[in-house]
Amino acid sequence: MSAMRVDAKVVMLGKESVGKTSLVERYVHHRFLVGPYQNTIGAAFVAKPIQVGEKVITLGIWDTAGSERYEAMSRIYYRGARAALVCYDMTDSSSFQRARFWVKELQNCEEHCKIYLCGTKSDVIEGDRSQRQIDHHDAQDFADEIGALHFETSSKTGNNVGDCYEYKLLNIKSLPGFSAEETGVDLGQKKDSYFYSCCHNN
Ligand SMILES: Nc1nc2c(ncn2[C@@H]2O[C@H](COP(=O)(O)OP(=O)(O)OP(=O)(O)O)[C@@H](O)[C@H]2O)c(=O)[nH]1
Repeated sequence: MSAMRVDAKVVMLGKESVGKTSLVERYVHHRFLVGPYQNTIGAAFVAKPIQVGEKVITLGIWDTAGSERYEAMSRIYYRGARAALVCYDMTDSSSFQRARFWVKELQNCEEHCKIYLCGTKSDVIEGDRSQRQIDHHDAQDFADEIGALHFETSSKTGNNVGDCYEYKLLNIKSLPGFSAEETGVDLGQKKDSYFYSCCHNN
């Protein structure tokens, strides 16, 4: 059996229960799982083939466990990642501190990894504004400071977890097997999608 080729490695990082697995579920399987929360143990891997023009590339998404117990393990998974989606729960201020931790870690250890800052559970805030614990502007200022794009998402509603125009969003300049003509980035209306947040590489 031949090994699967992964063209772009993407890693999910963030405190436990911020919603990393739910983002992957929404993006890859178009669903939101209800029921008791099950924490990720170690890490989970999912491959997502996507069409780019006439070619198909494979995204390899590593969904790490947020529990600090697995911190050392998570370091293994961001090695060589092309992009990191650093998640925080907009209704949990401590998760933002944890996001800062991961950003510092990536800046120190994985300088070529593009960082995207992702606020989760926007549907909860839309239902009740008092639930917001992280001010949008504070998070945006932090994203600006570290040169990251910032997204507010909901895996429950699919808000900003876009996947329909992904081929237009992917900047594949440095992926193997693609010519310069195939690398045009047309962000269109979808520049705030989760996919873009994972894969856009300036
Ligand atoms: N309302 C709402 N709940 C969410 C959303 N995303 C995740 N959740 C809930 O938050 C809990 C944790 O979600 P997970 O996706 O398992 O979180 P995780 O970051 O993968 O957690 P670990 O595996 O422990 O690192 C679950 O009960 C989810 O149903 C969202 O967008 N909206």
